[in-house]
Amino acid sequence: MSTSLTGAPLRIAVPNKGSLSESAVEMLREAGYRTRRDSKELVVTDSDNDVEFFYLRPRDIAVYVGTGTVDAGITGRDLLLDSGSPAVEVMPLGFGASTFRYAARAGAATSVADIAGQRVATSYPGLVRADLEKAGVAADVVRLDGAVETAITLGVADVIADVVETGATLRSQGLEVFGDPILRSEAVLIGRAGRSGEEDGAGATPGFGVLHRRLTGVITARSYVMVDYDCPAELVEKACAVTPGLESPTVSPLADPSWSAVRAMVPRRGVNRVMDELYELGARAILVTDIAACRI
Ligand SMILES: Nc1ncnc2c1ncn2[C@@H]1O[C@H](COP(=O)(O)OP(=O)(O)OP(=O)(O)O)[C@@H](O)[C@H]1O
Ligand SMILES: O=P(O)(O)OC[C@H]1O[C@H](OP(=O)(O)OP(=O)(O)O)[C@H](O)[C@@H]1O
Ligand SMILES: [Mg+2]
Repeated sequence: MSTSLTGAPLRIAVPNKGSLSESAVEMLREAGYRTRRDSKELVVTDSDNDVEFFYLRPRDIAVYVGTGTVDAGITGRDLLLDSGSPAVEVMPLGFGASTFRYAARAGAATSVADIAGQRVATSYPGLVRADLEKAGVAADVVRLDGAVETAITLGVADVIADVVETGATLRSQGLEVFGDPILRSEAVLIGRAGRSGEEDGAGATPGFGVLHRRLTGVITARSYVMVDYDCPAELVEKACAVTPGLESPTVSPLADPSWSAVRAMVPRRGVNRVMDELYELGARAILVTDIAACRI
């Protein structure tokens, strides 16, 4: 079924490599879109959904969306902000989480103020300049393409500012983070400025609202499970308070009128505590199943 009856297909930019690529492609596949079969494919046409996918460098995606040549993209919040592109974050996607932080040799600095007059190596000069400016600190920003942790070892910089996930790369170079995190990042869906997000409003590219709803559906399907259980009829009200669902739980009669069946969506995290609570209340045959897909 086509999501747009008129006009050009929706153009979506996807990271072609790096930390975000695999999870972004997996999310689009779960959302029912066609994805590339091998890593050399740069453009994929999904005519069933009236969408074209462009596999681009994650750093370039905000630039393409900002100029309007592509309608939507998946990239990191840090890359979006660093680019200075007018593209806007539409929704977080729940993967690729990291912090963006200053680091130096142990004891060399404790706050951003200590960077004054020093050299800061980074692949994200836009983010770093903005943070230094906000703090009123003057320092030299040295732009490097990657592996910035080595810049201090090689004497190119006194301080670095980089993506930190586990901290293993920093530790390997004898570095420690200092100061507050500059940013908390994760993968985000981005669109052009003025994009309302959920709706295909007047002037919006057809299909954008569908993309937004589908990705929201994937996140919901991942973060909720379906819980079914049998409950003594007189306890249904108390049980429903434990599993209120999104709108309201489904309550159905059983052949034995002294029992009811209850069905509700429950956040995946904490579902075992919910099951324990239901059991203690008197519910039995408590079953938990994954949700393959949903539209909320
Ligand atoms: N452990 C991680 N290492 C690097 N980036 C991460 C990590 N976890 C999440 N990210 C996010 O991935 C994005 C950067 O992607 P990536 O590092 O793959 O791009 P790149 O540096 O341009 O490419 P490459 O590293 O392949 O040269 C950023 O949004 C960053 O926050
Ligand atoms: O805290 P960690 O779990 O160690 O992860 C963070 C490291 O991973 C990224 O490097 P990447 O592999 O993207 O290489 P790059 O520096 O060349 O971009 C990032 O730039 C850090 O160096
Ligand atoms: Mg990288």
